[in-house]
Amino acid sequence: MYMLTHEEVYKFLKRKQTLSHSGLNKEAGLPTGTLTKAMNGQRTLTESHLKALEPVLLQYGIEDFLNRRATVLAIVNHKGGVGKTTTTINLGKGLVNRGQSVLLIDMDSQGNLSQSLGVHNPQQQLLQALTQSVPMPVLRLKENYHLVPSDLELSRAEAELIKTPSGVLRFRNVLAPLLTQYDYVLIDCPPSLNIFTYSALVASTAALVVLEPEASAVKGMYNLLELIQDIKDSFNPRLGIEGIVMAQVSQQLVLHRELMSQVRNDLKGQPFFKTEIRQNIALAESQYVGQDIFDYKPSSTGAVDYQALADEVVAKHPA
Ligand SMILES: Nc1ncnc2c1ncn2[C@@H]1O[C@H](COP(=O)(O)OP(=O)(O)OP(=O)(O)O)[C@@H](O)[C@H]1O
Repeated sequence: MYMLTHEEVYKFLKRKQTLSHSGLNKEAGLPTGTLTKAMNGQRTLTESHLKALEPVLLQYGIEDFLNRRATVLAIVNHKGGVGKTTTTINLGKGLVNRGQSVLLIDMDSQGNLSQSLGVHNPQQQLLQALTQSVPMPVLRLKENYHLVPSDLELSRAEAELIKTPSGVLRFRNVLAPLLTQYDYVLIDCPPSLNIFTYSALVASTAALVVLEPEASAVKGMYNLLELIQDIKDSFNPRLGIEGIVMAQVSQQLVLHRELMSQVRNDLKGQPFFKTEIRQNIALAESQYVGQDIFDYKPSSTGAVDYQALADEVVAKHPA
């Protein structure tokens, strides 16, 4: 799992003069003097040293230092059926198409993300990482396109996460070791502002909100914006809003046009994506057969729209 190199650890510790080498040695369970010798050029850190050091150094911010921290996006809306799962799958694949490495995480006990990617009844899933402090089980769907799956079992974690105040940090902690391995992590959140959505936002760089053009869309947004502010004020001061994307938009319905301009007007000042995701039956079909839209029908408007959305996201995060 580890990605750190000897040189990176060396550079990091050289810069962070205040970190005690013997203290880090102890925390990582390394033989006495390992880090001091490595810093003095008397030895090279082995693979097992680097593996043991990674979780320790992540706590001290090595991923920020190396600037190899994934952009973590929580795909959110308090409502079901708006297009969160569809967005997670196809935005993710659109990012892969642009050379980015992507991890998708199924944070919804409906397990729709996993099923829509052909993963049913996963033995190893997010649940164990949240409840037993084991590493997140990562499935390789394709090159640079990976998944942490879930199913109904995930709901068993809820009681445990709300039991203690630190429960909301559990997900962030198990995600931390993976942050150096991906460009983007996309978290498919449940249709509710519950402990899972909360935990996802605590661990995220930003929320990506999926909105349908409907009269109640704005009302729900105020609750979500309040929650985001709450989390910014407490656990995650860096949390931002990546953008709001309008989804399942009908080109023909005049009502949709009117509702969209009303939503944009009511939420003036919020960052809307230029791209709108049009209604496209191929998107529903592709999910049904367990494929992303680019594999299923690359010429569809669904593929065009999700690639445009991915391009907007990439443009926001220049390498
Ligand atoms: N742009 C679109 N055009 C046509 N169908 C779509 C579009 N986006 C999503 N759908 C379909 O609408 C249904 C709901 O979408 P999706 O599962 O992505 O919503 P969701 O917000 O994740 O729902 P939940 O919160 O319940 O998991 C699915 O059958 C999906 O295939």
